[in-house]
Amino acid sequence: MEARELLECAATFGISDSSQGSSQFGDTLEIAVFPDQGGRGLGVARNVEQGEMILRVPFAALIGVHCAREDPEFGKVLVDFAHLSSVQILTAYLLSEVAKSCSSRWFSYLRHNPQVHHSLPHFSAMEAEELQVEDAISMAKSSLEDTQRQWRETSSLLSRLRLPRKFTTFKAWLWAAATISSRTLHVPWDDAGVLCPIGDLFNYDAPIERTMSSRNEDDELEFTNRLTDGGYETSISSYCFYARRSYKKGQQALICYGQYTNLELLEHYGFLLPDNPCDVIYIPLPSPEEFGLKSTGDKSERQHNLAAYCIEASGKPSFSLLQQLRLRAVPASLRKSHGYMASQGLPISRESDQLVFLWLQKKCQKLLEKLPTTIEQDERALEQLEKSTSSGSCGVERHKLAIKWRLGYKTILQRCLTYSKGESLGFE
Ligand SMILES: C[S@@+](CC[C@H](N)C(=O)[O-])C[C@H]1O[C@@H](n2cnc3c(N)ncnc32)[C@H](O)[C@@H]1O
Repeated sequence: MEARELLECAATFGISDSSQGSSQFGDTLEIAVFPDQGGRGLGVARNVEQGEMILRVPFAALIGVHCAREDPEFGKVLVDFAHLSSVQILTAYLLSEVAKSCSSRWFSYLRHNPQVHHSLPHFSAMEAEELQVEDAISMAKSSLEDTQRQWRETSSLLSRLRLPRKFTTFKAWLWAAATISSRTLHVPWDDAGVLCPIGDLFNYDAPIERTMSSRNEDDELEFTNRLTDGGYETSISSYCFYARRSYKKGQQALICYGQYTNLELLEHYGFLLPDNPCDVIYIPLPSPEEFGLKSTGDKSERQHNLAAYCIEASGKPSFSLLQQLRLRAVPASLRKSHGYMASQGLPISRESDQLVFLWLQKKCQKLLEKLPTTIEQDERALEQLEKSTSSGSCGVERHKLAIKWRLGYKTILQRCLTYSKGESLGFE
């Protein structure tokens, strides 16, 4: 029934996956369930070559702020709310369309959108505590507060729209905000993006362009700009999707929504990617005292561009973190004369590199010891939850997500510890 109605929706809007260019759906893709990779998604119905266009969704099918402005009722009220952000307007518009039930143009699409989300704003304070790591707990708290603030700011618009009460509650807003956050696609004309029937059935895969450790911050922008497997094409007034690699019939076609750490995936999309190559742990840089040196007050000792100083999923320090540690582990005079070596990814001296890897080892050890449970305890807790009779309930699902996230965090620290130990032993 769900697949049939979604196919009807595709036909109504002229959504096409035809390799012959006709307006029909079912030639290249099929709606299927992939239990280990996102649940409902799009499989390929025939062998597909990398780079082939696999789906085309016409402009008329897209739900965005432009629809809210053009809607006679909504648009009339909206003129008094110019201060609201695009995301707030789109969230309110989604609620107003859902409230229209079968008289909405998008009824057959909207009624099959997931009803339950597990993104961070849905985490209760107790569920957030299970993340164990301070930064992650505070991210959960602030994403909930932000959703509450957005709802309060939009409440007058919601009441002017005279929606039935159940569509104006915080619970309804939380659902709509999570739908927008997890399903919208980027368009050049509006920050909120658009909901794209059928196109939003693609599940996520991590970027495949390059490994993180070979990345240089200078070409970060170019890197992130290429992280899309589709986009809006003005020449044919459609959102188009392309195969990121070749697929054999029956395989799931995936797209990359962007470059995200697992905490960011949890925040915006409510899932985690096992072995996410983009996962990182941010590390505050050490003071000179931590390397037994005196502070000179030099500006190079200050923290800047914090996001670049991280341990990567492989357990290795990022290029920038290693560079900064190498600069900080030597006296100011040596930093001045030989600092260029660190910028080239080279050790300044054997002794200073040994200090660097010992520092990293201790840092990881300390971070691991600060957490209330070990990797082994988390693995056991997860096993028990999998067996629990209430497995599948929202509370248990979020609990499992929290444990899986902190397990991923600890695994990266453990990998870094092992790596640093190996590197520092190499100096003995
Ligand atoms: C754009 S939708 C993709 C289609 C979605 N599975 C559906 O049934 O409508 C994004 C949501 O799908 C799920 N998802 C996407 N990729 C995933 C993956 N690799 N692993 C687990 N869940 C994934 C998450 O719930 C996410 O919020």
